[in-house]
Amino acid sequence: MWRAITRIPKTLDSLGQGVAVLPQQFQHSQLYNNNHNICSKTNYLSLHNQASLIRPKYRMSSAKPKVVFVLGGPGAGKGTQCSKIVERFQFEHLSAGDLLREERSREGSEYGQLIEEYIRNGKIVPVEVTCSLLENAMKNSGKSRFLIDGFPRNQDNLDGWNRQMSDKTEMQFVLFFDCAEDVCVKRCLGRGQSGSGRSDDNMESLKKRIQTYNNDSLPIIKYFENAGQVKRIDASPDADKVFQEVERVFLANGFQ
Ligand SMILES: Nc1ncnc2c1ncn2[C@@H]1O[C@H](COP(=O)(O)OP(=O)(O)O)[C@@H](O)[C@H]1O
Ligand SMILES: Nc1ccn([C@H]2C[C@H](O)[C@@H](COP(=O)(O)OP(=O)(O)O)O2)c(=O)n1
Repeated sequence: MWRAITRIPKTLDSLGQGVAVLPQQFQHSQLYNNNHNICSKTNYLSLHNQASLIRPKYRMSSAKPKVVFVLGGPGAGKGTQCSKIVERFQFEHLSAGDLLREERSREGSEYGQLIEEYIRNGKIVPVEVTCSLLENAMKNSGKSRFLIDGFPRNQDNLDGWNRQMSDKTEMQFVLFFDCAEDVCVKRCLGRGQSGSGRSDDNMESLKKRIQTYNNDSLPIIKYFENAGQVKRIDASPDADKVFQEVERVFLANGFQ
């Protein structure tokens, strides 16, 4: 099966060695935003665009797909609620974390080791990897409504989406599952104990994931909030109760 990950350019090849060898331009993507002349990232974009041109059969249809970003702390219940939304409304659920874990486990993946290092350390994988996985999954789904779960999770994610996907999609709103830290921790540890098999559902990784969430993800939620695009949901009640609120938001926004 063709995978968009094959479109990740040569400039990312060296990422395969893990976090320690990340080229500087990917560790400080803010630098890129302030200086569009930094050439490796620019080369990436031009390579990426060429790759798109030679694969017309994977282009999306002319109507722009609708996208809802789903954000919240680790264990807030994003995945649980996304499953319920899929059952009730015609959405395709794309979890950035699931796509990354799948790519990590894919035989022959160049990025498996890199992804594992990032996930275990509670860090956010460079957007070139994640956004390509998301775009590929969108193209292959044949659907026109997407829940993009766990993305954009930092400034690098948001910038990458804006470069690669924002013109091709219509972002509807951000569904934000607001959940206290201690509840999130309890849920993740519970998920680990009930056999999630995730290498990051343990206290050591969780501390780092929460730090990343507070430092890197909350400012993104704040950014969308200032733009009037956030639908905040109290994620602390039981899952069915939370879904009542979620359903209300989707109905109020014209989804049937
Ligand atoms: N509202 C809820 N109340 C109690 N437990 C929940 C609730 N929502 C989810 N969970 C449980 O918490 C854990 C994390 O939920 P999950 O949906 O995987 O979170 P996320 O995708 O945000 O990391 C799972 O074990 C799930 O069954
Ligand atoms: N946009 C994203 C989403 C997830 N990841 C990585 C880093 C995250 O800690 C893990 C797990 O994310 P996932 O959304 O599956 O799980 P939690 O919300 O943390 O419970 O995946 C990423 O690097 N970039």
